[in-house]
Amino acid sequence: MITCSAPAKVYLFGEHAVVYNESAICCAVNMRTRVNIEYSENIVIKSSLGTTGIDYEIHPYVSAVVEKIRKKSPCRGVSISIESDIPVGSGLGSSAAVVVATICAFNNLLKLGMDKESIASFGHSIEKEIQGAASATDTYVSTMGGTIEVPKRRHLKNPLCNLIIGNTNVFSSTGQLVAKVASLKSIYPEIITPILSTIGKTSLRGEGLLENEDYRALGELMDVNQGLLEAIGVGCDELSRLIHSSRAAGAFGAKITGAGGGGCMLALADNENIDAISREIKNAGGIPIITGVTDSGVRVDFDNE
Ligand SMILES: Nc1ncnc2c1ncn2[C@@H]1O[C@H](COP(=O)(O)OP(=O)(O)O)[C@@H](O)[C@H]1O
Ligand SMILES: C[C@@](O)(CCOP(=O)(O)O)CC(=O)O
Ligand SMILES: [Mg+2]
Repeated sequence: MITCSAPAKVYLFGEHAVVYNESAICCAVNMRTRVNIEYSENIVIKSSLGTTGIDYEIHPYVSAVVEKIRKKSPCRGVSISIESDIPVGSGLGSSAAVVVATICAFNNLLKLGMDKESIASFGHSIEKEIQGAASATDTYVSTMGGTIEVPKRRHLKNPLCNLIIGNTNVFSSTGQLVAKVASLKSIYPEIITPILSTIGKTSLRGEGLLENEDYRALGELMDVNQGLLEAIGVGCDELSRLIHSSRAAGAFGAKITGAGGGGCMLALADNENIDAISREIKNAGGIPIITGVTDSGVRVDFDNE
């Protein structure tokens, strides 16, 4: 059996805009999806979502990886079982983590010789196929770990302050949210395109602030980015409640992370404010998760093949 794992991610800046090639800053964080793989008679995919064969309803991402790999390198059946600490459909990149960890598992089982760049780019092709339109960000960051600016794929300094996630527990589908932004952009291109470009500028300014460890200014620009995400229609009441409570409890800044429409928000904070922010996220109906950046991207955890 082989076990590979890959991390979740949060966006400091730039989700949605990055689908249109604007800049984003994204960090891999300490929650992982583990994929176990071994040879078997048939294709079996087992996760908290169910046990299936190739099944594009229940396991679209994993099914697409299996089919694409088997087209390139025909092999007998495999049994894949997935365990994950990443909440599904919450903006933390569970889809990218499961895709990247599954590709890494096949890479080692079938000795495909893919390097990390190839795993990331294969992962991106799967996200595009299933999500509709997708940036390379989630799969690249889950593969490489650390803090990365996309589209240039430059590694940046990790934020040294605290990252507090608030999960609304409202499921949201990234594909649907990306399609909603695309539709708004096609109806009002002269309004939506500059908003996306301004989101990209918050990310470009954010880079220098991250380098200088100016978390107060970084938070201020995250708040600006949040306003622009609201403007493109990916906010919701539950997220707003958690964001405003976090700011009131002393966060440097707070915004949606990932696709929005539910899922998670992210607050930046120093040590003194963590407890108050976590408490206020809970009082506002959310689930707080205190996390940190991991430099460990996709990796092999176990291999006895
Ligand atoms: N642990 C998992 N096991 C199987 N499929 C998963 C797992 N985690 C995520 N997925 C797939 O990814 C989809 C969610 O992806 P997406 O809508 O992009 O949300 P996000 O990536 O923000 O969690 C799920 O509906 C499922 O198809
Ligand atoms: C909205 C988007 O920028 C990020 C989506 O992240 P998630 O799947 O919600 O974790 C889409 C993308 O970059 O492909
Ligand atoms: Mg996703």
